[in-house]
Amino acid sequence: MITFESVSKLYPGGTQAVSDLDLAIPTGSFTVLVGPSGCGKTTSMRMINRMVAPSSGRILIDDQDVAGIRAVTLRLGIGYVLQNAGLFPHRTVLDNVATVQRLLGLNKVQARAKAHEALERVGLDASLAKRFPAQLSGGQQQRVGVARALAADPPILLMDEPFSAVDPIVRLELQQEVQHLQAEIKKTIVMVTHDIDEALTLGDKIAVLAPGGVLHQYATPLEILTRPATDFVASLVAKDRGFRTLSFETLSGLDASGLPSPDAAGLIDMSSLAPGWGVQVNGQANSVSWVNSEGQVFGPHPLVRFDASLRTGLDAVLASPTSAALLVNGSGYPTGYFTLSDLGPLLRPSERART
Ligand SMILES: Nc1ncnc2c1ncn2[C@@H]1O[C@H](COP(=O)(O)OP(=O)(O)OP(=O)(O)O)[C@@H](O)[C@H]1O
Repeated sequence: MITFESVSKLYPGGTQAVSDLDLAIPTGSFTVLVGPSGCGKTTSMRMINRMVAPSSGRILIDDQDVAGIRAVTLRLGIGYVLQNAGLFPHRTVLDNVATVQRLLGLNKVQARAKAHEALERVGLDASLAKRFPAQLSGGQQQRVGVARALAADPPILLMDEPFSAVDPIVRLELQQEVQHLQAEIKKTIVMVTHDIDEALTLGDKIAVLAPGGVLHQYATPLEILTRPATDFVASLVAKDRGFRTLSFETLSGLDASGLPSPDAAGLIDMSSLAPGWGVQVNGQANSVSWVNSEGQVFGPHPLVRFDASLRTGLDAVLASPTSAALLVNGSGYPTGYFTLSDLGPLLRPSERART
């Protein structure tokens, strides 16, 4: 647990960067600090690894005040990913990643072996290990930055706008990779971003900061979207709010229809739904194809699980040529279907509030 206790930061020039911040970040969670430029996100984060000292208040890691831990010792247990990767330009990718293990006392061979593992974990090809940072794309550099921060297996990872310097497609890729990685490694991650979409996508919990470093809300993405605590938070999430909420709600409560049994060739007769239509189950592919009476095949279309998000369910319906999507059970076998009108009750906000 990382705990901020009444933490404030007043810089020498008189800027109040953080005001009386109380925050409890659970071990293993992904917490995002979000807010407009200059609202004290980076300052707050840097107080965790003592790159910035608070003017008042305390920061505890597992009940230990960080002010009492030697800065070097503290930072060896906290990975740090910077906006522009912050790689050493004259060291190879491999040696960049091996840096922390070298500081921890491993010899060159051991450190490089660990670095290879870390590069593999973030999906970087081994052939890139001998290159210098300038010979990599922005996205690759950022992956190296993540690999370096993770190489020594620190329990805490701080990330300062890690994806803001790459183009939107690479950004999405990196976000997905970090999500997968976190599901595997379960570090305590604290990330700074000014992008509310990124915060909603990645955070288990989001701390919304306003100018002056004032905390307006600390809550899950769904709570932030559906119950913004202040007008400031509401204005931050105003765009596409209703649509975004669909990502955080599931299909539970959906009143689906049962599926007829497939014939010997795996074709399911769907004519009661749409005359002349059938569905062909595609074996292991976890998808189906729709077939019309003229034998035209549409697909493959994804199968939807009951624990999928409302957004996934809606997307599957909109992409289907019959406006129906198929549900699968836990073993991947199609058991039912639903249409836009079945989704209707779940999509209506008043109904959603009741479930
Ligand atoms: N070393 C410093 N000395 C004086 N003022 C500083 C210093 N570092 C930051 N500040 C000021 O403190 C405030 C908060 O800065 P901080 O970098 O924490 O904000 P931020 O929310 O991370 O902003 P951004 O999204 O632009 O990075 C800003 O007004 C900034 O100008």
